[in-house]
Amino acid sequence: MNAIAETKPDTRQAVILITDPLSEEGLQPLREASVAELQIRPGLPHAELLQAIKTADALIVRSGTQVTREVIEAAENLKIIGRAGVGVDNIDLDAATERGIIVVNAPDGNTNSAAEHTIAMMTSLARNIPQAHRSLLEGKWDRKAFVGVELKDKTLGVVGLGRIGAEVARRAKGQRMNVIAFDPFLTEERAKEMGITAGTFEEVIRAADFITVHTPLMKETRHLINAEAFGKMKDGVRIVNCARGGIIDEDALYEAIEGGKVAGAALDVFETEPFTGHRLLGLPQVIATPHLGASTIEAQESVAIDVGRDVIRFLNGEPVKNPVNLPSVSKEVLAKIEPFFDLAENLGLFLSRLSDKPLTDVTVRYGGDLADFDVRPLTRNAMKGLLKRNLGTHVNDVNAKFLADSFHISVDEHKSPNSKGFQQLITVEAKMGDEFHRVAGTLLNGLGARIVKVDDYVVDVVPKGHLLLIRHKDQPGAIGRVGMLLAEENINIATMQVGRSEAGGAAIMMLTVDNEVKPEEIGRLLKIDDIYAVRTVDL
Ligand SMILES: NC(=O)c1ccc[n+]([C@@H]2O[C@H](COP(=O)([O-])OP(=O)(O)OC[C@H]3O[C@@H](n4cnc5c(N)ncnc54)[C@H](O)[C@@H]3O)[C@@H](O)[C@H]2O)c1
Ligand SMILES: O=C(O)[C@H](O)COP(=O)(O)O
Repeated sequence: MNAIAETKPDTRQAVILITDPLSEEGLQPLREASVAELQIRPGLPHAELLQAIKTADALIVRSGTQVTREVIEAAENLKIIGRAGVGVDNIDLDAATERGIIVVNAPDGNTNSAAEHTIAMMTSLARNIPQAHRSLLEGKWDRKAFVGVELKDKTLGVVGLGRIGAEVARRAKGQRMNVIAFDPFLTEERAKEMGITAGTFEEVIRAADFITVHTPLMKETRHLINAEAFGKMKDGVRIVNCARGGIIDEDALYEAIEGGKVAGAALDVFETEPFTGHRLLGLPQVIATPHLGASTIEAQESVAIDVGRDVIRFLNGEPVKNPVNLPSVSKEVLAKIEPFFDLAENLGLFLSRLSDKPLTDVTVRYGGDLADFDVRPLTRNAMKGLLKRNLGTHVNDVNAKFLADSFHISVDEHKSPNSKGFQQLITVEAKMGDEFHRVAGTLLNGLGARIVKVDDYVVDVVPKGHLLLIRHKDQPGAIGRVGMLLAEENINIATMQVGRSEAGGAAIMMLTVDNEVKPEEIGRLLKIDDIYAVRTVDL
């Protein structure tokens, strides 16, 4: 079950607010799914956005809408933000995560269009096409002023070899350019496979005749191309930015062009958009487009469909495909670990009931088959269960890690092939004040989930319904006295397990009962001789 969707609070029809222009064809899946009322309001002024967001369950944007903390905090029902495109720098991800709002994007749909636009900009820059066009429209036939340079045999430096950077590199090879690239994830092998050279950032910017950037805009990449970087480049270098404004320091670029270091720049994106009236646009060496990299019929249809489908999945309680603020795992891994989502959450919830002392350290251990997979989503589910006791339903997969961090709870994950005879085993351990507790569980073939260990006691309990855990002295009579008292209170026992500690002396009873056990009934149980502790868990 998609745990985030569980928090859907009411039965009114969900509302999807769309505040940037989306392709009409791309909206079709959303219209056909009829999962929500669509409110299509592109270009909503800020004050109206703050009003409209109040009732929205989902918000879909492109790069135009600034989804700030103020917007997110004005939302009362918002559970998902969809970005019909790649860059999420217009969305305050921290604010969304803190609120448990999942952010999804459409990372593949506009790759091709952005790569084609980059090549078009680089070619136009090399051959002065926009300037020559403008001159012709002004009635001039000037062939001397627009002599360009060839791309062939020039070196293209690609900074950021992700989806778009890699497509640009492939196309540049088709122009018979030499390509050198820097990306923290670029290996020598991959570079070799692509027929390009891998270099450090400095090697790339020193070697290149043309430099194109394709990183996201983050604090690490803001002004990556600055005055110092320009200083290291070849004289006459040409710069292309079809990624994000802010990766290049615009003032430094202006100075580098004016000073003759940079021969020209092709810009599709800017530090502040809309970008009009800026001094860079007054330079004859600069050509520019108004953030058109993804503006093709094909890309717009594709990103709207992709993000729309993820919003539909989410509203239907299914896992999303392209989460930005959640660890995303492959379809294959998801298929293996998804059956354990509820078990992990229930183990966390159960464990949280074993002590009232503050939780400080959590370790989630994965044994057997599970050790082969990326289990971060399971760890988040376990954390969600652990935190729910005190934080209630506003804890979900998205904010579980943030909340753990903000309460200084350390969370560790361990994997081992050893699963104590089970095919898979999840053990959640926690330090709670001066106490240490653990609960382990598994999925039994065809029989569903089982809790198989509580602290040092071996048990076999279905994690469902009203559970009662009683710690008592290991001696005759305790079980009978508990049974009698529950009968007096008209509490029917559905299942009962007893276990004794390996050290001896202490024992536990794990009961499943038909109705919730009230605090006064717990009080009466505690008055029975030799009962040390009574804990209830409702799963
Ligand atoms: N102009 C447009 O309309 C348009 C269209 C689509 C995407 N974009 C932008 O293009 C950029 C790239 O998109 P993508 O889909 O290729 O993303 P991607 O996530 O596939 O690739 C980004 C790459 O940048 C690398 N990277 C991160 N930090 C780096 C650093 N400091 N130095 C070098 N490399 C670094 C990452 O390792 C990754 O490989 C994004 O900023 C996106 O918003 C713009
Ligand atoms: O990051 C992106 O996907 C591009 O910048 C496209 O932005 P847009 O959706 O506003 O065209």
